[in-house]
Amino acid sequence: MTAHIIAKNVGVEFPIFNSSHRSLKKSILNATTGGRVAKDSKNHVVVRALDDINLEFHPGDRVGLVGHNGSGKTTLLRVLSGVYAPTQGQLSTQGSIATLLDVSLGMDGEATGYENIRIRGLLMGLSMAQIDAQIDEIAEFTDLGEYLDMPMRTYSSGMTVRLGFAVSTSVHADIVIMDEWLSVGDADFQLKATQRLNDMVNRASILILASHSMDLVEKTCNKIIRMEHGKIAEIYNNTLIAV
Ligand SMILES: Nc1ncnc2c1ncn2[C@@H]1O[C@H](COP(=O)(O)OP(=O)(O)OP(=O)(O)O)[C@@H](O)[C@H]1O
Repeated sequence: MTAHIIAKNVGVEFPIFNSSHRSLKKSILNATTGGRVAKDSKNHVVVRALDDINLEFHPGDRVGLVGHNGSGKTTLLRVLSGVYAPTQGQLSTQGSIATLLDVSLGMDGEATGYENIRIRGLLMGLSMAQIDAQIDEIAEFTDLGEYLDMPMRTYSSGMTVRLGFAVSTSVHADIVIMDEWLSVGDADFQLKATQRLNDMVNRASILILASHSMDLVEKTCNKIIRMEHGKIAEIYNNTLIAV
């Protein structure tokens, strides 16, 4: 089965329950960034974070999402990874998806490092048997040693991210979805983290990366999508990289 993502007329609206009509008018006049503020069929105020998105991703696609603050990049990543359901249109995805939006999501401060490897591994879609097979390698990669037997609340923020990163990048997925290129830890760790992330991305058949760095997107992606006010303003092939 080959991986794909196909979106047809996909939209996402967030209802805003405490916005007055007066502030709505003001938002429409002032909104130079962000999704469109509008009213839905029941006259409720909504932010239209994504509007009429049509796209197809297939194996080999390395997609860079660019656009101003509030243009809809994160919302699109969340829809593509299944965190949000579209409020309009249809989305079809095939293949396993690894979402690297928040590598520590779901981990528990009271649980030990080893327990958190299991918790995060399960959240990333690994089976218990897969976690057991990889746990030593993941533990070694973190360099956290004896700390892995201690509750995670005793870790520094960098140590927590090391742990989350090590588990999240141990998954083999057909589709990798990232909000900015992950860069974690101190200088030494960053070197090996970059290598591990590159390996994961190279193994994936589709990469979707949102970034504010045009330089990074041009180096990494063969297709670039520019978002504007929740819509696709432009899709083009990056001629710096062979498509
Ligand atoms: N939970 C939410 N409730 C209401 N509006 C939201 C919510 N999340 C996002 N939005 C709105 O949706 C629009 C798109 O936001 P999104 O976070 O997708 O933009 P972005 O391109 O990722 O921005 P940035 O570059 O600043 O991260 C914005 O107008 C934002 O205000």
